[in-house]
Amino acid sequence: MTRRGRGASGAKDRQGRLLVVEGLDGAGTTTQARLLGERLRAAGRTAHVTAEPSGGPAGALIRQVLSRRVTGRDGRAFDARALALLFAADRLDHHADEIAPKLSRGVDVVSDRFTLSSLAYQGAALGDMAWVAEINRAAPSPDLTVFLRVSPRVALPRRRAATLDREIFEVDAFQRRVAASYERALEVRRAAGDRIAEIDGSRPVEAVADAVWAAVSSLD
Ligand SMILES: Nc1ncnc2c1ncn2[C@@H]1O[C@H](COP(=O)(O)OP(=O)(O)O)[C@@H](O)[C@H]1O
Ligand SMILES: Cc1cn([C@H]2C[C@H](O)[C@@H](COP(=O)(O)OP(=O)(O)O)O2)c(=O)[nH]c1=O
Repeated sequence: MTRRGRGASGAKDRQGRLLVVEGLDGAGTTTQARLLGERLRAAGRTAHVTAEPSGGPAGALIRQVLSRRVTGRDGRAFDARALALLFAADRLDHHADEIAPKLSRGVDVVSDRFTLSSLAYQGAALGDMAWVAEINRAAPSPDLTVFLRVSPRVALPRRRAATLDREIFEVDAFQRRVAASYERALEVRRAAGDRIAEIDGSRPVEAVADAVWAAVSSLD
């Protein structure tokens, strides 16, 4: 029987860390989230890699909207504010149901996207980042956000090379608006006290992974 708050070794059980990877479509967030999980495990940490939209029920509905399998009535676009609320709902469910239980057991959680994505994408779609911040106010702040800075000119061809189906946000003009929106969102979250590392995502995969690892290692 271990004393509350201490593991069998007597060492203080440490809370896992929420580490978020952010960037435009094609910035390499999925790749870098996966590689960060591998490096954490190689360094002896337990790590869980996840993503938003999550694999939960709200995330499933979001993916249907993104791929146009679900639209508004008469095939019109799904309401953008309703979609913002779905992302916020998915985030709360994702955190409560998947992330928080792992953090409390000392597992590091790497999430491919989190609140910053909503500020950037829905902020660009709605032109109302303050409202998007408000509906996401209950979501926790990550221990570290890694923002992969890649220009749309570089990111979009990568995304095109990787997938055939065009999701609703994968439009060059919108991605350029999201890139500008991310810059404002970074300022908003930094002002709120978030720890954010900006990394040049245009370099080769392993060089980016090294820079991500250096940012995470600076937390220790
Ligand atoms: N640093 C990089 N340099 C070149 N290609 C990359 C790099 N990072 C990812 N890719 C490639 O770009 C495509 C999109 O990568 P992915 O990680 O899925 O991006 P995202 O999740 O940000 O859309 C994939 O084919 C991936 O192999
Ligand atoms: C998490 C999140 C993602 N998105 C967008 C970013 C992407 O264009 C899209 C899906 O995310 P993405 O990372 O591309 O998932 P997948 O690789 O499985 O397609 O949703 C938002 O608009 N708001 C959010 O809060």
